[in-house]
Amino acid sequence: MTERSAKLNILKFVKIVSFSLLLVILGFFVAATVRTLTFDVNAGLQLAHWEKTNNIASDINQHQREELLANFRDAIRIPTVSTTETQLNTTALREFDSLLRKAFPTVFSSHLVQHEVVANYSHLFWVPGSDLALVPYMLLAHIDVVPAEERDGWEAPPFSAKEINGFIYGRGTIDNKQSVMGILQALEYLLIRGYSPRRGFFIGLGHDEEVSGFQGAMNIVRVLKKKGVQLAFVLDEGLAVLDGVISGLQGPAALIGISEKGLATVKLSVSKAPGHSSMPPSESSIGILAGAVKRLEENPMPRLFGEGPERGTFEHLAHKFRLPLKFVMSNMWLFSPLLGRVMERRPDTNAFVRTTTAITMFNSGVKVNILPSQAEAYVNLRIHSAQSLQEVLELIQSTVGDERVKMELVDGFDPLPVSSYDETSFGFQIIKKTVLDQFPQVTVAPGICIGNTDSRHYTDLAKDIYRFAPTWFRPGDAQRFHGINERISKKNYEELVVFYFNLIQNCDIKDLPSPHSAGHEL
Ligand SMILES: CCCCCCCC/C=C\CCCCCCCC(=O)N[C@@H](CC(N)=O)C(=O)O
Ligand SMILES: [Zn+2]
Ligand SMILES: [Zn+2]
Repeated sequence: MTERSAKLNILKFVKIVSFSLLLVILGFFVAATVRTLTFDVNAGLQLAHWEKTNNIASDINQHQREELLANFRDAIRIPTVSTTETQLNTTALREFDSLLRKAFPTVFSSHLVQHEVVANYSHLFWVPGSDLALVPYMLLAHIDVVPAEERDGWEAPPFSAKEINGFIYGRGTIDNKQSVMGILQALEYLLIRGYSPRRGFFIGLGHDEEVSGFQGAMNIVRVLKKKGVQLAFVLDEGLAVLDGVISGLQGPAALIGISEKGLATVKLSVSKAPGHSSMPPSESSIGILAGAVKRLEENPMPRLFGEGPERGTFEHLAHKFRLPLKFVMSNMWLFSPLLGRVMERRPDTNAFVRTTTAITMFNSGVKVNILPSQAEAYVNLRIHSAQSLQEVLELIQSTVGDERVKMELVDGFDPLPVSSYDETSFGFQIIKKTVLDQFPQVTVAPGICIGNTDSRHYTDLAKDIYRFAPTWFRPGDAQRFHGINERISKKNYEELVVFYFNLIQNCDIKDLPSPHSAGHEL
């Protein structure tokens, strides 16, 4: 090392240390004068006295263990693939209908359950409760899956449900047949054991979620609206239990999605006169469009980390970090710009920092010696909670900055409303209790779902919509989602059945315990 570079390094080090010290001192000063720090946001109602409604034990014997797994593997083997809104595997969807009836005979024959097929392939179940004064809730999941090709690098054929080292491999194992089968398997066992709910509930299984749910979810909502149904809460797919995924967090975290990002799918196109490739213009339609797309990639949407409900996620998790991260997370109002800069470095964490911009399709040209008249690209943006669709469209327009590039909004909506997650929030607290009873080592926190779910069609029926299943994600597992080697452990699938079994019974409580009752318990 030269003397000059050694000096520069020392200078850099001194700068970083003084900057961090300054931030910490400033943080302590402002925290002490303006805000109060709390590290026990997660205790709350869990210590209170809960009315006992989970009277039926969730033990699973060896026969049931084999039976529930066989049902699940049968479900994975049916290729219920959705490719586009008009390309659904309807043969597989019909086969799936038969599988459900065979696997869950009690659900389909019980006088306690009403069932109807909606839009040909989706399913709606209604289990009325004995107490009509209690507002019903709804569990959602979807039957369809995204395409999968073994040649992309799968260790097992994607519709084989092959078992490797205790994991079942296959498309749909974590998105979302684990919930479809888990919910109905739980209901089957509850009914067999003589359960009859006090609080009524619906189960909605969509057949086209992967292509937006315009047939399944939207028609189920129509049916429910006609009946005048209002729901206490909705629980759909979405977030999961993250174990070792959030750097620095001690222990696993169950993130319950309290909102989901908005969407903008934008088509960009450039038209030019076609002609012979021997006489090219200085700029082709492809070149102009490529420039526009490059500008979008080089100019990401603004950092908004901490300006949406993701702030609550880190505040809830703060006490599970060691210092100095604990201090940083507890004071997001001060440190979120800094944290945003760190999080934007990884694609999965960047998703929480801003509206993301993904160029997903690029088409042009028909022959090597013809100048293409048309070039088009699709940009898929996931909108941060602190931005609106309109703001995002305006930013795209200004970043593209070229009138030759036409812009068309193909599909889009604002970020979804934020559901409640305080101590009086029935759905959130019931889900949280069910998670903590089953997985006491987990920290429960509100989260943002970075993808979209069928539940977004339910906003007129329920104020509170949650996106969560206790599927365990370890490092690398998030990439299996819509990727290769999608899998779930046999143990985790069984845990899902138990989770829904307990959740349904926990929902039978009339009211949440009072937030203050914890203090009076001795
Ligand atoms: C706090 C930092 C943690 C970083 C870890 C991230 C873990 C992410 C885990 C799972 C991904 C979330 C996916 C949510 C479900 C999305 C469902 C989906 O794929 N929907 C489609 C189709 C549709 N309904 O629009 C979509 O395109 O969004
Ligand atoms: Zn899904
Ligand atoms: Zn999906």
